[in-house]
Amino acid sequence: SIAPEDILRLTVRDIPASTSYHPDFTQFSFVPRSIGAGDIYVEACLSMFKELGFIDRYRFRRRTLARFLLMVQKGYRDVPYHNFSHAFAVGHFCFLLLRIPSVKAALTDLERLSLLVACLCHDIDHRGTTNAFQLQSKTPLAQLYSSEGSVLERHHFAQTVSILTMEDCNIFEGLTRKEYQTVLDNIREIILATDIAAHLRKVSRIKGMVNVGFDGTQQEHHYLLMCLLMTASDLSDQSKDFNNSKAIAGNIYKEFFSQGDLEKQMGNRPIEMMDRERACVPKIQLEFMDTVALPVFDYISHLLPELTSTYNSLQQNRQCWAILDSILQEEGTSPAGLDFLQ
Ligand SMILES: COc1ccc(Cl)c(-c2nnc3c(C)nc4ccc(C(=O)NCC(C)C)cc4n23)c1
Ligand SMILES: [Mg+2]
Ligand SMILES: [Zn+2]
Repeated sequence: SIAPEDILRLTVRDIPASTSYHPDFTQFSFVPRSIGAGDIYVEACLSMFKELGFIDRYRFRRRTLARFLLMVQKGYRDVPYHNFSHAFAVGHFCFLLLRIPSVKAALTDLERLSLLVACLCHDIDHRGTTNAFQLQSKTPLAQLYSSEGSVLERHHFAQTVSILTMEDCNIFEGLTRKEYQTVLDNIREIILATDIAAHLRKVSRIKGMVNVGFDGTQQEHHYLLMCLLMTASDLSDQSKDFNNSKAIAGNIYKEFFSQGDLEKQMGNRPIEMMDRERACVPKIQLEFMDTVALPVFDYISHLLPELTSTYNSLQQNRQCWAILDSILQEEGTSPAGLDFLQ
């Protein structure tokens, strides 16, 4: 196994052969899924906490941090997209954001720590179905949280808290009571912000902050920036090379179409996006990129010029989807099916 400190120096020679990727772990174009599988993720996470200075700053015991990370990894299910490799990819992107000097200047150490932990935990115990599905099918989670909305996200936070209460897994044991309360409040807000519906309700406030420029004296700006960095990390797969982004989208549609199949079996009619007979994947991707992903990376690259390259690769990927869409139109082939995604 690779020593945690050596993870950051992983180069193309050491990483198992995989599809196109950037050889350097510390670059935005690095494909986190190329790192392999199994407990190398935990070692990579340990080296991220180390590199960000959190282990020393908050006196984490390595054994406790390792146990926490293993319980987080175990907390994810084996679903096509919302599994631990998604959480790791999100955490890796967040790690790269937190190293940017202007982010270090903008956020407190406690906010940066909250972001990294929230990223790794933000989809714990995801079932591969949407919030709408929880409500329609009256799942146990809906019974628990339907009155407040963001059903899945409240569950992801609840699971995070329960891991912290497990034997020798409380990484925040060295924090003061006030710090502990602050970190838990931050993590809760950040995980709740990963509900796309919640994000879309906040976009105008984020746009306002970008227009006037980040003001570190405003608590609201700290909150909006943490939410924006979280959402960008959650969508960061789409900022990689198109082959990788296309393959990831394929996993998302495996979840969507399985949910559609389930809804049909339950006698409900799925929305077009979930229906493998009706969905036109490139069209859905174009709409998602235009309405959600591109604006997020547009705002973040206005605040952080270092992110311009990721915004540009998102635009390139959008063009690729547009080409795929026109090919499907011309051929007039039945739009359903994911074969062209392989
Ligand atoms: C930030 O939280 C989430 C939660 C769940 C998912 Cl799957 C995603 C997500 N991450 N990458 C993607 C890609 C590449 N395509 C997507 C296409 C559609 C949708 C979708 O939910 N459309 C409904 C509409 C109300 C926006 C989400 C997509 N998505 C993000
Ligand atoms: Mg989520
Ligand atoms: Zn996610």
